[in-house]
Amino acid sequence: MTKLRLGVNIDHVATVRNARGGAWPDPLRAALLAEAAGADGITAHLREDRRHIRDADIEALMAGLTVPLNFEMAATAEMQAIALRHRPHACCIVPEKREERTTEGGLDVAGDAARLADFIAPLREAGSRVSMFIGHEPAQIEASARIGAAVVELHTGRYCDLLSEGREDEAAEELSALRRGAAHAHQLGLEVHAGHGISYDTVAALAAFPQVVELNIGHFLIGEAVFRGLGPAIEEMRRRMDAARAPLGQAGA
Ligand SMILES: CC(=O)[C@@H](O)[C@H](O)COP(=O)(O)O
Ligand SMILES: NCC(=O)COP(=O)(O)O
Repeated sequence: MTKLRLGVNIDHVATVRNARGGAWPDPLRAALLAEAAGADGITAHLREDRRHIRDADIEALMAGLTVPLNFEMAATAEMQAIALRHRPHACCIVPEKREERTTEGGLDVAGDAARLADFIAPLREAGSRVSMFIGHEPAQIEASARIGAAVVELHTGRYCDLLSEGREDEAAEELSALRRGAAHAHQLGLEVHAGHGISYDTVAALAAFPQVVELNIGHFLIGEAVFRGLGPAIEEMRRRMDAARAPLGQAGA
Protein backbone atom coordinates (compact mmCIF):
# COMPACT_ATOMS: atom_id res chain seq x y z
CA MET A 1 0.00 0.00 0.00
CA THR A 2 1.19 3.53 -0.76
CA LYS A 3 2.13 5.75 2.14
CA LEU A 4 0.32 9.09 2.31
CA ARG A 5 2.99 11.66 1.55
CA LEU A 6 3.25 15.06 3.21
CA GLY A 7 4.45 17.91 1.02
CA VAL A 8 5.35 20.97 3.08
CA ASN A 9 4.80 24.30 1.35
CA ILE A 10 7.38 26.87 2.49
CA ASP A 11 5.99 29.91 0.60
CA HIS A 12 5.10 31.77 3.74
CA VAL A 13 8.59 31.62 5.18
CA ALA A 14 9.40 33.80 2.19
CA THR A 15 6.39 36.03 2.97
CA VAL A 16 7.90 36.80 6.37
CA ARG A 17 11.36 37.31 4.88
CA ASN A 18 10.05 39.69 2.23
CA ALA A 19 8.19 41.78 4.81
CA ARG A 20 11.57 43.23 5.86
CA GLY A 21 13.34 42.93 2.53
CA GLY A 22 16.34 40.98 3.86
CA ALA A 23 17.46 37.36 3.72
CA TRP A 24 15.91 36.03 6.96
CA PRO A 25 14.11 33.69 7.52
CA ASP A 26 15.52 31.51 4.77
CA PRO A 27 13.01 29.23 2.94
CA LEU A 28 15.73 26.65 2.20
CA ARG A 29 16.57 26.35 5.89
CA ALA A 30 12.85 25.81 6.59
CA ALA A 31 12.69 23.20 3.84
CA LEU A 32 15.66 21.32 5.28
CA LEU A 33 14.06 21.39 8.74
CA ALA A 34 10.84 20.11 7.17
CA GLU A 35 12.75 17.25 5.55
CA ALA A 36 14.31 16.37 8.91
CA ALA A 37 10.84 16.42 10.51
CA GLY A 38 9.48 13.90 8.01
CA ALA A 39 8.28 15.89 5.00
CA ASP A 40 8.24 13.66 1.93
CA GLY A 41 8.48 16.64 -0.42
CA ILE A 42 8.68 20.42 -0.51
CA THR A 43 6.21 22.62 -2.38
CA ALA A 44 7.00 26.17 -3.49
CA HIS A 45 4.85 28.49 -5.60
CA LEU A 46 6.79 30.98 -7.71
CA ARG A 47 4.02 33.50 -8.25
CA GLU A 48 4.25 35.79 -11.24
CA ASP A 49 4.40 38.79 -8.88
CA ARG A 50 7.13 37.10 -6.72
CA ARG A 51 5.21 38.10 -3.59
CA HIS A 52 6.86 35.31 -1.59
CA ILE A 53 9.10 32.73 -3.32
CA ARG A 54 11.65 34.24 -5.72
CA ASP A 55 13.68 32.78 -8.55
CA ALA A 56 16.77 32.46 -6.32
CA ASP A 57 14.75 30.40 -3.84
CA ILE A 58 13.89 27.87 -6.54
CA GLU A 59 17.57 27.63 -7.46
CA ALA A 60 18.53 27.11 -3.81
CA LEU A 61 15.80 24.49 -3.29
CA MET A 62 16.79 22.58 -6.43
CA ALA A 63 20.42 22.54 -5.28
CA GLY A 64 19.85 21.87 -1.59
CA LEU A 65 16.88 19.51 -1.22
CA THR A 66 17.14 15.75 -0.96
CA VAL A 67 13.36 15.24 -1.20
CA PRO A 68 11.40 16.07 -4.38
CA LEU A 69 10.37 19.63 -5.20
CA ASN A 70 6.79 20.26 -6.29
CA PHE A 71 7.06 23.50 -8.28
CA GLU A 72 3.77 25.39 -8.38
CA MET A 73 3.46 27.63 -11.41
CA ALA A 74 0.99 29.49 -13.57
CA ALA A 75 0.58 28.32 -17.17
CA THR A 76 2.70 31.12 -18.64
CA ALA A 77 5.65 31.05 -21.03
CA GLU A 78 7.91 32.60 -18.38
CA MET A 79 7.10 29.88 -15.82
CA GLN A 80 7.41 27.14 -18.42
CA ALA A 81 10.95 28.33 -19.27
CA ILE A 82 11.90 28.37 -15.58
CA ALA A 83 10.49 24.86 -15.06
CA LEU A 84 12.31 23.54 -18.12
CA ARG A 85 15.56 25.02 -16.84
CA HIS A 86 15.24 23.36 -13.42
CA ARG A 87 13.32 20.19 -14.30
CA PRO A 88 11.77 19.75 -10.84
CA HIS A 89 10.30 16.40 -9.81
CA ALA A 90 6.78 17.82 -10.21
CA CYS A 91 5.16 20.85 -11.82
CA CYS A 92 1.76 21.75 -10.43
CA ILE A 93 -0.14 24.09 -12.75
CA VAL A 94 -2.21 26.56 -10.73
CA PRO A 95 -4.55 29.42 -11.65
CA GLU A 96 -3.22 32.79 -10.61
CA LYS A 97 -4.58 36.30 -10.29
CA ARG A 98 -2.41 39.13 -9.09
CA GLU A 99 -5.23 40.72 -7.14
CA GLU A 100 -6.15 37.58 -5.17
CA ARG A 101 -5.05 37.12 -1.59
CA THR A 102 -4.55 33.40 -2.14
CA THR A 103 -5.34 30.82 -4.82
CA GLU A 104 -9.09 31.20 -5.06
CA GLY A 105 -10.20 28.27 -7.13
CA GLY A 106 -9.07 25.48 -9.37
CA LEU A 107 -7.67 25.72 -12.86
CA ASP A 108 -10.22 25.69 -15.71
CA VAL A 109 -8.70 22.74 -17.55
CA ALA A 110 -11.93 21.91 -19.39
CA GLY A 111 -12.22 25.45 -20.77
CA ASP A 112 -8.58 25.70 -21.88
CA ALA A 113 -7.76 22.08 -22.71
CA ALA A 114 -5.99 22.50 -26.05
CA ARG A 115 -3.67 25.25 -24.79
CA LEU A 116 -2.92 23.38 -21.55
CA ALA A 117 -2.21 20.13 -23.42
CA ASP A 118 0.42 21.98 -25.48
CA PHE A 119 1.70 23.77 -22.40
CA ILE A 120 2.34 20.64 -20.32
CA ALA A 121 3.77 18.47 -23.11
CA PRO A 122 7.36 19.87 -22.86
CA LEU A 123 7.25 19.63 -19.07
CA ARG A 124 6.34 15.96 -19.32
CA GLU A 125 9.04 15.39 -21.93
CA ALA A 126 11.55 17.03 -19.57
CA GLY A 127 10.68 14.38 -16.98
CA SER A 128 8.50 16.35 -14.54
CA ARG A 129 5.29 14.85 -13.22
CA VAL A 130 2.60 17.30 -14.22
CA SER A 131 -0.19 18.00 -11.79
CA MET A 132 -3.31 20.10 -12.34
CA PHE A 133 -4.59 22.09 -9.35
CA ILE A 134 -8.36 21.80 -9.83
CA GLY A 135 -11.73 21.73 -8.11
CA HIS A 136 -13.67 18.48 -7.73
CA GLU A 137 -15.96 19.00 -10.76
CA PRO A 138 -16.05 15.90 -12.99
CA ALA A 139 -15.44 17.99 -16.13
CA GLN A 140 -12.15 19.34 -14.73
CA ILE A 141 -11.00 15.88 -13.65
CA GLU A 142 -11.86 14.33 -17.00
CA ALA A 143 -10.16 17.14 -18.93
CA SER A 144 -7.00 16.71 -16.80
CA ALA A 145 -6.88 13.02 -17.71
CA ARG A 146 -7.56 13.79 -21.38
CA ILE A 147 -4.70 16.27 -21.74
CA GLY A 148 -2.19 13.81 -20.27
CA ALA A 149 -1.62 15.10 -16.74
CA ALA A 150 -0.24 12.44 -14.39
CA VAL A 151 -1.69 13.98 -11.25
CA VAL A 152 -4.54 16.15 -10.04
CA GLU A 153 -4.36 18.13 -6.83
CA LEU A 154 -7.85 18.80 -5.51
CA HIS A 155 -8.33 22.29 -4.03
CA THR A 156 -9.44 21.78 -0.42
CA GLY A 157 -9.69 25.48 0.46
CA ARG A 158 -13.48 25.73 0.37
CA TYR A 159 -13.92 22.71 2.65
CA CYS A 160 -11.37 24.12 5.13
CA ASP A 161 -12.94 27.61 5.09
CA LEU A 162 -16.49 26.30 5.58
CA LEU A 163 -15.43 24.18 8.53
CA SER A 164 -13.52 27.00 10.21
CA GLU A 165 -16.59 29.25 9.77
CA GLY A 166 -18.75 26.65 11.55
CA ARG A 167 -20.84 25.97 8.41
CA GLU A 168 -20.79 22.26 9.07
CA ASP A 169 -23.56 21.10 6.71
CA GLU A 170 -22.00 22.89 3.75
CA ALA A 171 -18.55 21.61 4.78
CA ALA A 172 -19.91 18.04 4.83
CA GLU A 173 -21.34 18.51 1.31
CA GLU A 174 -18.03 19.90 0.06
CA LEU A 175 -16.16 17.01 1.67
CA SER A 176 -18.47 14.51 -0.07
CA ALA A 177 -17.85 16.21 -3.41
CA LEU A 178 -14.09 16.06 -2.82
CA ARG A 179 -14.42 12.36 -1.92
CA ARG A 180 -16.32 11.66 -5.14
CA GLY A 181 -13.76 13.68 -7.08
CA ALA A 182 -10.86 11.69 -5.61
CA ALA A 183 -12.55 8.39 -6.52
CA HIS A 184 -13.37 9.61 -10.04
CA ALA A 185 -9.81 10.82 -10.68
CA HIS A 186 -8.34 7.58 -9.40
CA GLN A 187 -10.68 5.60 -11.65
CA LEU A 188 -9.37 7.55 -14.63
CA GLY A 189 -5.80 6.59 -13.74
CA LEU A 190 -4.78 9.92 -12.24
CA GLU A 191 -2.64 10.14 -9.11
CA VAL A 192 -4.63 12.12 -6.56
CA HIS A 193 -3.22 14.85 -4.30
CA ALA A 194 -5.07 17.41 -2.19
CA GLY A 195 -4.15 20.73 -0.69
CA HIS A 196 -4.89 24.30 0.33
CA GLY A 197 -5.85 25.63 3.74
CA ILE A 198 -5.41 22.29 5.52
CA SER A 199 -5.02 22.50 9.31
CA TYR A 200 -4.98 20.09 12.25
CA ASP A 201 -8.80 20.30 12.27
CA THR A 202 -9.29 19.42 8.62
CA VAL A 203 -6.47 16.99 7.86
CA ALA A 204 -8.06 13.80 9.21
CA ALA A 205 -11.11 13.81 6.94
CA LEU A 206 -8.95 14.39 3.85
CA ALA A 207 -6.22 11.93 4.83
CA ALA A 208 -8.93 9.27 5.11
CA PHE A 209 -9.66 9.35 1.35
CA PRO A 210 -8.03 6.09 0.23
CA GLN A 211 -7.19 7.45 -3.25
CA VAL A 212 -5.25 10.47 -1.99
CA VAL A 213 -1.51 9.80 -1.90
CA GLU A 214 -0.18 13.29 -1.12
CA LEU A 215 -1.30 16.28 0.93
CA ASN A 216 0.38 19.65 0.42
CA ILE A 217 0.21 21.86 3.48
CA GLY A 218 1.86 25.22 4.09
CA HIS A 219 0.18 28.28 5.55
CA PHE A 220 -1.13 26.56 8.68
CA LEU A 221 2.18 24.81 9.41
CA ILE A 222 4.25 27.98 9.07
CA GLY A 223 1.80 29.77 11.38
CA GLU A 224 1.79 26.92 13.90
CA ALA A 225 5.61 26.91 13.86
CA VAL A 226 5.52 30.29 15.63
CA PHE A 227 4.04 28.54 18.64
CA ARG A 228 5.63 25.11 18.70
CA GLY A 229 8.54 25.21 16.25
CA LEU A 230 8.51 24.00 12.66
CA GLY A 231 9.72 20.45 13.35
CA PRO A 232 7.13 19.72 16.07
CA ALA A 233 4.35 21.38 14.01
CA ILE A 234 5.13 19.07 11.08
CA GLU A 235 5.51 15.99 13.29
CA GLU A 236 2.05 16.61 14.76
CA MET A 237 0.55 16.92 11.26
CA ARG A 238 2.28 13.66 10.26
CA ARG A 239 0.90 11.96 13.38
CA ARG A 240 -2.65 13.08 12.53
CA MET A 241 -2.30 11.95 8.91
CA ASP A 242 -1.06 8.52 9.98
CA ALA A 243 -3.82 8.16 12.57
CA ALA A 244 -6.48 8.98 9.96
CA ARG A 245 -4.89 6.57 7.51
CA ALA A 246 -4.41 3.67 9.95
CA PRO A 247 -7.94 2.25 9.56
CA LEU A 248 -7.24 1.90 5.82
CA GLY A 249 -4.13 -0.16 6.58
CA GLN A 250 -1.87 2.36 4.87
CA ALA A 251 -0.06 4.07 7.76
CA GLY A 252 3.69 3.84 7.39
CA ALA A 253 3.37 1.32 4.55
C1 LIG B 1 -1.68 26.63 -5.08
C2 LIG B 1 -1.73 26.75 -3.63
O1 LIG B 1 -2.69 26.40 -3.02
C3 LIG B 1 -0.56 27.32 -2.86
O2 LIG B 1 0.52 27.57 -3.64
C4 LIG B 1 -0.96 28.57 -2.24
O3 LIG B 1 -1.61 29.33 -3.22
C5 LIG B 1 0.25 29.33 -1.69
O4 LIG B 1 -0.10 30.40 -0.94
P1 LIG B 1 -0.61 31.81 -1.55
O5 LIG B 1 -1.90 31.54 -2.25
O6 LIG B 1 -0.78 32.65 -0.34
O7 LIG B 1 0.42 32.31 -2.50
N1 LIG C 1 -1.12 23.33 -3.12
C1 LIG C 1 -1.48 23.68 -1.80
C2 LIG C 1 -0.31 24.02 -0.99
O1 LIG C 1 0.82 23.85 -1.44
C3 LIG C 1 -0.45 24.53 0.38
O2 LIG C 1 -1.48 25.46 0.52
P1 LIG C 1 -1.64 26.19 1.95
O3 LIG C 1 -1.60 25.12 3.02
O4 LIG C 1 -0.47 27.12 2.09
O5 LIG C 1 -2.96 26.85 1.87
